Amino acid sequence: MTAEFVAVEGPTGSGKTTIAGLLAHRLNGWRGHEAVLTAEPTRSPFGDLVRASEWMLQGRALALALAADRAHHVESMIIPTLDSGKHVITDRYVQSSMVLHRIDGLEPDEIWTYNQYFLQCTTVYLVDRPEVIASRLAARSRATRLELTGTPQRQLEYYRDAAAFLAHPDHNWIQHTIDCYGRRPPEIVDEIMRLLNQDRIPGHL
Ligand SMILES: Nc1ncnc2c1ncn2[C@@H]1O[C@H](COP(=O)(O)OP(=O)(O)OP(=O)(O)O)[C@@H](O)[C@H]1O
Ligand SMILES: Cc1cn([C@H]2C[C@H](O)[C@@H](COP(=O)(O)O)O2)c(=O)[nH]c1=O
Repeated sequence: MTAEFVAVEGPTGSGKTTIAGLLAHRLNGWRGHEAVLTAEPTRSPFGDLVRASEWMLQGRALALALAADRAHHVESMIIPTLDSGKHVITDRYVQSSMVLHRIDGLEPDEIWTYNQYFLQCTTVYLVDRPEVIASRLAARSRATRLELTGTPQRQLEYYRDAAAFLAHPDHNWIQHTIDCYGRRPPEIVDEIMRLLNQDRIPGHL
């Protein structure tokens, strides 16, 4: 069994960071491989610069900056870590771009041109009721420009579109949608583990 590359995706405030952390813990040692947690934008100087510039960089400029950070992430960290036999769990990946830069005015086809060559992963989409996500965002002291632009409802809709796009036979990504409504994080991670175990049953999918 080779090491797994898993992305945790979902609207802002859906629980990605919480679930990605717990999932990395559960995957550590799974099938004999250690697990490494990462995130996008990366914690490199360039990733930090992109994150800090989100209020000012817009549309194509922001999408290209994220793609450059992702290219560096894939080449310098994700592929070497998988090659060393460790699972990689990332908090956000290509699907975040398919949603956030669409909110920022780009068409999906253009966003895909900037992302089409990146390594595929197994994607886990966290979904919840828009009002649950909205109440979490309302409890925060600060909101980013994209959070203020795209409502949870709109992010959920664009994530559904991204999942449909990547399910097309031309792309064929392994993707799972997890309904988090009313469920505690450990229960959500149990379901993700069950799905990851199924993915590798010969003949499945
Ligand atoms: N299943 C859950 N049930 C209840 N609360 C949750 C659940 N998952 C996450 N939370 C809480 O919701 C808030 C947002 O979670 P988190 O920061 O993990 O979301 P996120 O999707 O990573 O957000 P962002 O997109 O801004 O990075 C946190 O306060 C977290 O404790
Ligand atoms: C991966 C990705 C990220 N962004 C932006 C959106 C937010 O400003 C941050 C992510 O912060 P969070 O704490 O994880 O919510 O990065 C983006 O614009 N495009 C992307 O593809």
